[in-house]
Amino acid sequence: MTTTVTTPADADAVRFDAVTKSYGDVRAVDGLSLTLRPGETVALLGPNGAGKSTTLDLLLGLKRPDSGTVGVFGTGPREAIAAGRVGAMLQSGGLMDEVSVRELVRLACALHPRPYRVHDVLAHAGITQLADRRVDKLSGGQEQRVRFALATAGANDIIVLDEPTTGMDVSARQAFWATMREQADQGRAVLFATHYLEEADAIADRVLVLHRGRLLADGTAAEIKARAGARKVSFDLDELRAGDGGAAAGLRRLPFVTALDVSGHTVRLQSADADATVHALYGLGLYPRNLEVADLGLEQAFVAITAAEEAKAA
Ligand SMILES: Nc1ncnc2c1ncn2[C@@H]1O[C@H](COP(=O)(O)OP(=O)(O)OP(=O)(O)O)[C@@H](O)[C@H]1O
Repeated sequence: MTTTVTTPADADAVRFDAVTKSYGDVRAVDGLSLTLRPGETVALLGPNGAGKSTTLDLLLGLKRPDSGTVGVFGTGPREAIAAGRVGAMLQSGGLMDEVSVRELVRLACALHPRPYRVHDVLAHAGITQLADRRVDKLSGGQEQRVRFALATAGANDIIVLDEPTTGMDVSARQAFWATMREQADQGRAVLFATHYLEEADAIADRVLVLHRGRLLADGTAAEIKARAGARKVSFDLDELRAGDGGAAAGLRRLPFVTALDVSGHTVRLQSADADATVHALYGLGLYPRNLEVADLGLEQAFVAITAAEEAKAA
């Protein structure tokens, strides 16, 4: 495939300035400001109803903000789409029935201002062997791959994906993300909303956490994990194996512990200050074996950050 990405070096791929969007009383997006740069792969995370889909709809010009502005390569979303700069793979919307996969991809290529060859699009999406299959006879995961092919039918500068790997098996996911990585390496911005936090952790250069329509965190996965503050600590205690009630009571008094799980003689806990917690453990005269201290995974960090925000709102 040949690619021409014509972006001034200083242009943001996407820029939201104080964007707000409400549905009746529900403020789905609340004063959101963010930028995406060319070549970046960015994950948009948030609990159900956080405003992810609305944000993507605003970016694609499918919804208009009540206030604030959305810019895509320095123009409005609709102009950017008309110029063939934006590819999208959304959750909703059925595919056309009674046509073959090849016919559908051919149509997408024909409609794109800067199309790739049908053969290449099919190959890149890993659906060459499905090309003659009717679209309404596809499995859920195959349908997702076809949606992906439609989103990459031409030389877009940004690709927007809403829950792209839902229904894909492991090998389809891996192939999908490898292709997305190629797209980003060619200078495209890739923005994807997902509930699969391990994908965000593995793939994204940057992670945006939305909550009640506001941006709660914006950074690399490592920064988001560090921001959650807490770390996880696990160890075995022989005293528990011996049925020492004092040891069990001591564990419950350890400082900075935000979650405690004891299973047999294995203890797993989360601590806001792991060093102090482990110090106190030794102070109780206990001797932990197989001690491990690790950062929270992105999933646990996400839960910690959003739970803290919920607690503030309550
Ligand atoms: N068309 C609509 N009419 C009324 N309310 C809506 C509409 N679309 C979304 N909402 C509300 O706006 C809020 C944000 O919804 P949105 O779909 O953007 O969230 P999301 O983060 O994509 O959620 P999910 O993870 O469940 O897909 C929710 O409270 C939702 O109920």
